[in-house]
Amino acid sequence: MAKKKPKVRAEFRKNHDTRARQNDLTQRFDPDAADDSDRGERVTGKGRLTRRRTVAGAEVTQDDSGSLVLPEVDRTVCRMGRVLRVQGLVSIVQMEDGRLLACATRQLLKQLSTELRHVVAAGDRVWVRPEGQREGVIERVEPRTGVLSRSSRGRQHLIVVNVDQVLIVASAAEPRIKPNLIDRYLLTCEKMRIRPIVCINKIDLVDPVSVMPLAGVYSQLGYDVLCLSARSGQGLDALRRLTAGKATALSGQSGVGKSSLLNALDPGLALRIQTVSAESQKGRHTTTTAELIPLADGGWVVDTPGIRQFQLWDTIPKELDGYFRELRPYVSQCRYPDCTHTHEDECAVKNAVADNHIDPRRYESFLQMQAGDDF
Ligand SMILES: Nc1nc2c(ncn2[C@@H]2O[C@H](COP(=O)(O)OP(=O)(O)OP(=O)(O)O)[C@@H](O)[C@H]2O)c(=O)[nH]1
Ligand SMILES: [Zn+2]
Repeated sequence: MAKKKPKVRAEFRKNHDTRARQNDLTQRFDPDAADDSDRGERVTGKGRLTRRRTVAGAEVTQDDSGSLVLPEVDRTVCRMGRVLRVQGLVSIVQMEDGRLLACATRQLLKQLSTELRHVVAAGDRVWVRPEGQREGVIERVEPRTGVLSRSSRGRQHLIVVNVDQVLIVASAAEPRIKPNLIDRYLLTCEKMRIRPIVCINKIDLVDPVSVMPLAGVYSQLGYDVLCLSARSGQGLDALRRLTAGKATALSGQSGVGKSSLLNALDPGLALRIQTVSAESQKGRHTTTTAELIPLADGGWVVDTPGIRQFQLWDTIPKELDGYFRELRPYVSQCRYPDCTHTHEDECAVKNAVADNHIDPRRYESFLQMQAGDDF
């Protein structure tokens, strides 16, 4: 009997949380609450909250990621492409046949941009009406997933969209492996809802058995873990398979071998990326968004200083326990709804640690993050 009580509470909390989330979404897209003058109609379709509105005589839809979906594209003329970078009003789009087109944005989309930033962002999948061999017009932007953004002064700034995965690169030695830092990157991926892949590089410098306990904890949580060596080539085939055809962002502290891994994956890639960032620093690119670099085997890499160190972007201590996969099922069973899982009685998280259901090191890592400790 005694065990049943928390379960009921857990169920209640779950429903409550779902409702709270729904309310939150509704509020964000409540047309009456919108600060612009549009009379948008809120519609729900395919499980997404969207808003229809009429702009410049045409009906457009805005989905819950903020992307705009225009009706009807003439598919006999228009072709799909991927925005590699945005330079002011021009977007460089890689078409499906590999051509690069410098594209303007359809007037209608531009009109919307005055009220919504980032009508087109690096990584967008777009429909382009080609104009000659080297230019075109973006007619439509497909709905976005995998959005890497930061908020500053209450506004969301898109860095790159449609990122499929993030490589969290650590090194087994030189510099030594820092599990708590990996946790911070993982947490940001959880928050951004982007698939993380833990890459432990420089495996040639240690006995591979020594990293197994840590790798085991992460794989048990359902994360992909690769043991790699940019030097010996170990694990690179697996990495190549995972990156082919995907948009992959790179993260990890300095010196762990990110550039070396990129070069091992695709010779000259690190240099191409360096050239790009040097150019953007010179101000040739008028925006600060990232750039997609095409891979030889298909797919793209996104590598910007901002993303390389993106741990704990915009995260508040109160929400941390929701991003630790193994803590999540216990959180709702704590006695106090606002339990910090530190000093409280009847804390289901602490009990789970004591019973070895949660790895003590991960729990410590959670506590450090919650306390805002540097390490
Ligand atoms: N033994 C060994 N050394 C490696 C390996 N990968 C990279 N290194 C070395 O580690 C050092 C740092 O590698 P980089 O590729 O520059 O590291 P990074 O992560 O790109 O570093 P930042 O550009 O500072 O962020 C270089 O001296 C590489 O030669 C590896 O798998 N094994
Ligand atoms: Zn607790």
